[in-house]
Amino acid sequence: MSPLKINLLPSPAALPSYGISENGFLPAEQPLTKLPHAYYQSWEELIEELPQLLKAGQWRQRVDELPVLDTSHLESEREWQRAYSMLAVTAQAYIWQGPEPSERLPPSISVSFLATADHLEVHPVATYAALNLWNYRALHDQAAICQPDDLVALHTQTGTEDESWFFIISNAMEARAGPIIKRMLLAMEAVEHDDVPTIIDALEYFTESIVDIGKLLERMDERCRPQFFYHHIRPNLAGSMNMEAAGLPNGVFYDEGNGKGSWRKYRGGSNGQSSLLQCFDAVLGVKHERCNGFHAEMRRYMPGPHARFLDDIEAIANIRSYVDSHQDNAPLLKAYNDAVASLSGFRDKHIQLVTRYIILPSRMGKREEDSGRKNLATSSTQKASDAPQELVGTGGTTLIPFLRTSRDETSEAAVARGTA
Ligand code: HEM
Ligand SMILES: N[C@@H](CC(=O)c1ccccc1NC=O)C(=O)O
Repeated sequence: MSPLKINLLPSPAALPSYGISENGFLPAEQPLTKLPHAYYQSWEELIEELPQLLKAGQWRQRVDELPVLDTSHLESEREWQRAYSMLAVTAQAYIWQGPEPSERLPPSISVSFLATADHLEVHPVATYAALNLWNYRALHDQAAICQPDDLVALHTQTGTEDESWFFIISNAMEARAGPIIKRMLLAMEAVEHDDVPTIIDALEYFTESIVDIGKLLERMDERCRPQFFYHHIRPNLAGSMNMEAAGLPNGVFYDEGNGKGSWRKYRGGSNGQSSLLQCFDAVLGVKHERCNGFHAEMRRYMPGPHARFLDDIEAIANIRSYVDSHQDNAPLLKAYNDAVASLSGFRDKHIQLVTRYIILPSRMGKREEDSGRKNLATSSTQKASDAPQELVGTGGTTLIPFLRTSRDETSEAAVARGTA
């Protein structure tokens, strides 16, 4: 291994420069709950009333009455993040208030939204960063950030516990995953020194953590009803790409006033925009050849520093090739294959969620909306193979084919090398 390559390793000390904290991709400190400068008071007051105004069909009108503010009074990163997050939720509700979607975002949103997105190097749309990473608070002083009971979303469109829980489950998962990142960087350094015990240790920690993260994912059902998600949460998080049929043939016009503006098309909300799973794939050297660029595209919906981190990790990932060339080391091979298998197991749990929260409700119809929880007993036995061949989602993504590929492309690829 060349010394150049060693120098290229992002050491744990470099993590803050990638916007990564002890809490992983969540910020080191909790998101601000209010912008400190009084200049932004009108945004703060309006967003407090979001669910009620949206329900009453008055959100657009109230946003139209807002003054056009600029970003000159934003100082710390946390302020930029809060402004971006508020504007993303504001814009999303504006577009989808109904009965028809709005093809235009007014200058009172566009001007500052575009500026905050530029600053944070992320698309001006309701991304995972806007809705999850920068949109939560702890419920009390002793709160554990990886405990979803202790957290709540700052802003939701429906004002319901279902929507808050839907977001918060991901936040708890992000927090639980935080320490894995540092551990895996140390394992990558250990590869350079042939320090096998450290590599095995890190891989075992990885596996344990993914199992825990999977348990958090399974808690989605506790407070987010599948029918409610399908009919009331998911439609509000839709994007503007491939949305011709929904009434956005050209996407959305971001009106900046004075004759300025641009038509834009973005994908809808998705946890595919979380850096978490992509980071795990990258450190283990797992590739998803058949995903048609989905993961690369999602990277453009992540904050700039997080996307750069994934690029850098991918470029220098060395664990898989090390294990590959040391297949005679049975404990090492086992630790690696277990880690990859844990990711497959996680994706299997995720597919079960897709089945319960999207596929089954789409078949059931709105009529049975209130019986959402009753689906659980039977639906937990559903498999991805029960899903239709193709299902186009609110983000314009074809849902099933790439989700199905996860097992082939992780465990089988890895295990085939040495265990047979
Ligand atoms: C009710 C809950 C959930 C449903 C219905 C759901 C559904 C979906 C769907 C349909 C996709 C396909 C891509 C897209 O449409 O954007 C997707 C992708 C993805 N979801 Fe979820 N999801 C849920 C919760 C979560 C949570 C809590 C996580 C936590 C990390 C997560 C992680 C991912 C990832 C990483 C992808 C990208 C594909 C991959 O890398 O395997 N999802 N999800
Ligand atoms: N794109 C999905 C919606 C979806 O799955 C989703 C929507 C918002 C936030 C997260 C989502 N899924 C996550 O992993 C759909 O069109 O059904």
